[in-house]
Amino acid sequence: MSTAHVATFSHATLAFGDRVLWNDLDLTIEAGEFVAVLGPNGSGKTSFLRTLLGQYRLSAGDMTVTEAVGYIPQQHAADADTMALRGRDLVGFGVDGARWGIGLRGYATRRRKVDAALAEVGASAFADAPVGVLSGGEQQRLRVAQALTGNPELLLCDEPLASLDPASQERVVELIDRRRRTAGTAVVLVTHEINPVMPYVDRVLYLVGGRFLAGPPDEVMTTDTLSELYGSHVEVVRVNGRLLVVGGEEGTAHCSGPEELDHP
Ligand SMILES: Nc1ncnc2c1ncn2[C@@H]1O[C@H](COP(=O)(O)OP(=O)(O)OP(=O)(O)O)[C@@H](O)[C@H]1O
Repeated sequence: MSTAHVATFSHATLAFGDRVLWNDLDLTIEAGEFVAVLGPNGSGKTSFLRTLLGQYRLSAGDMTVTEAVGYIPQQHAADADTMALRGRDLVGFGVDGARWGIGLRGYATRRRKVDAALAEVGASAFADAPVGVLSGGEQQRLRVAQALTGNPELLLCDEPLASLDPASQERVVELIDRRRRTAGTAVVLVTHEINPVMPYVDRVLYLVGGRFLAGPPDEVMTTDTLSELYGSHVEVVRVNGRLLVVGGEEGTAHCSGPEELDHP
């Protein structure tokens, strides 16, 4: 693989039984590229990340991907286990991986890596507080830091903006974007919150009902293009500067804030 490519899909298909999530996908993700994976519930966004992580095998076709992958998983209630930890301990797990017994020199290196990652996301000031007392945005910054400790060439983010207020969403996207600009880390980000990420995104991979479309946001996020992809009329509208996708298979808007849905 060329060093400029961090992942390449060639005629790739992922299916579970007769449920095809995508078929004949050709996609190359370049170093430093920001790709948003969008689509309605169950369209295969998380499965796309799991394929990149090597957790799911393609049903057909090929994929090559860098070994240096960082991952910010979807936040689950089970994360309650980590709430008593200090922020720096959470980030330290990213350095440790599955290793134990790292020795004295290892501890110094670990400390340096953890401090660098905390500084990169602006979390040094609250690194010694228990995770559970921090705001959602602060916790998410720690999780970004954890994913960055391995110095990834590809950063996979599964719904990193869920449950955050707009200001925190903006801060998290900004720091992910800064990382890809300064270190050339490619980003693949799954989100239902399209508006905070659109200003930063190079390409959208839109998945719907076994079909997909990949291209620049201005080309993909249009009424005509998405209607063709959905196979039914979908309206892409701007409300107060926010992008809304209304209609589609679910007959509802998605990828949008609830306030617009209540008052279209
Ligand atoms: N290991 C698996 N075995 C069988 N089916 C699976 C497996 N993983 C995912 N699926 C199915 O594939 C489909 C896509 O799931 P996925 O979680 O990738 O969707 P998604 O787009 O991320 O959804 P959401 O937006 O709701 O998080 C779903 O119907 C899911 O049930």
